[in-house]
Amino acid sequence: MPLLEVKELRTWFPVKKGLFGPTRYVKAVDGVSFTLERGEVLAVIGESGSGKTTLGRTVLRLIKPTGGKIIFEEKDITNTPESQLRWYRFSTAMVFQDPFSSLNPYHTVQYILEEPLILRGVPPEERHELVVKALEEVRLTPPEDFLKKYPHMLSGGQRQRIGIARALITRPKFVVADEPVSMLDVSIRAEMLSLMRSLQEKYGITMIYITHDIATAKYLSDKILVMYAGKMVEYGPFRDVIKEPLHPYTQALIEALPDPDPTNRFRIRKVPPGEPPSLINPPPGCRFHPRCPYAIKGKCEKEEPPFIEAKKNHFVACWLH
Ligand SMILES: Nc1ncnc2c1ncn2[C@@H]1O[C@H](COP(=O)(O)OP(=O)(O)OP(=O)(O)O)[C@@H](O)[C@H]1O
Repeated sequence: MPLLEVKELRTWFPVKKGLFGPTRYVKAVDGVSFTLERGEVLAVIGESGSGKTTLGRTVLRLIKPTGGKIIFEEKDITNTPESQLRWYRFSTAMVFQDPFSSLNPYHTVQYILEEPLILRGVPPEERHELVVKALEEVRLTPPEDFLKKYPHMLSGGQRQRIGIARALITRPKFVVADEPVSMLDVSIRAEMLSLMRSLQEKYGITMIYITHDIATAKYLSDKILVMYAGKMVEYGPFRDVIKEPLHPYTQALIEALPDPDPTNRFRIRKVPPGEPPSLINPPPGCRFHPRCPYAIKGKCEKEEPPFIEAKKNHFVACWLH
């Protein structure tokens, strides 16, 4: 049995034009499905505004879904009222993008790490030991040097280590990490992702890793889900998708990776750059068709491609397949 099953999930935000205007919807997540076994990591990839954060927050039930299903440990939590979600809150955690604003500036590192334990009723004598261990695990040593510090006394990388330690200190079963390295210096990103991978493996944590940068996903992913304008366009085992991307959008994301060979940097990209479409009024048919170099006239702009299993466990929504 998978730990998490997400079926046809939809999160639409109502927006009103004027006081008496009609209500329209920003379809931030529009029919996303995946499953996660215990200990698996799913990378969710897509450009800014494709709905990744909304997907992560909806799965954590920080946002109420508009439709679809979220099943965690065989329990349907799609519409469970907040008063009955305590156990789910205690089973899950989030690592945020911005280590500068996600930690309370008025609290010491010790309190920042202790707080989730206090909320769970862990007795004081156990808390100190857990905090020290958490600091050691994220390689902030010796821990005594950090306990009394405030976030502004730490570097960006150190703060994000605190963010990771805080998320993991309660041993959650499921974690959503939303762009956890995108605000950090490029030189420390790989190290931070490797640290997350080693802790994730050590504790068998199931994880969603959200990123716009497919290159960073290799450190931390078993599966990959590519989103475009609220829709999933490709989903499958990480290696298979990277080796043989089936959707022109995934191909474009992989092509856009910085290439260490300078002669390749000037290669003409297969996909012309462009803006992701409006999520209030997305293009009909395939949402990617206005940017797609392979769009089939009379087809792609009219009919939405179904999501099909093109190869074993490797799914795509594209009329080319
Ligand atoms: N509370 C809200 N009300 C209305 N629209 C929203 C709300 N939250 C998000 N959106 C819209 O939903 C769309 C998807 O946003 P989301 O943050 O999920 O995308 P993203 O892929 O995570 O992008 P980024 O990488 O920039 O965070 C955007 O158009 C955004 O403006």
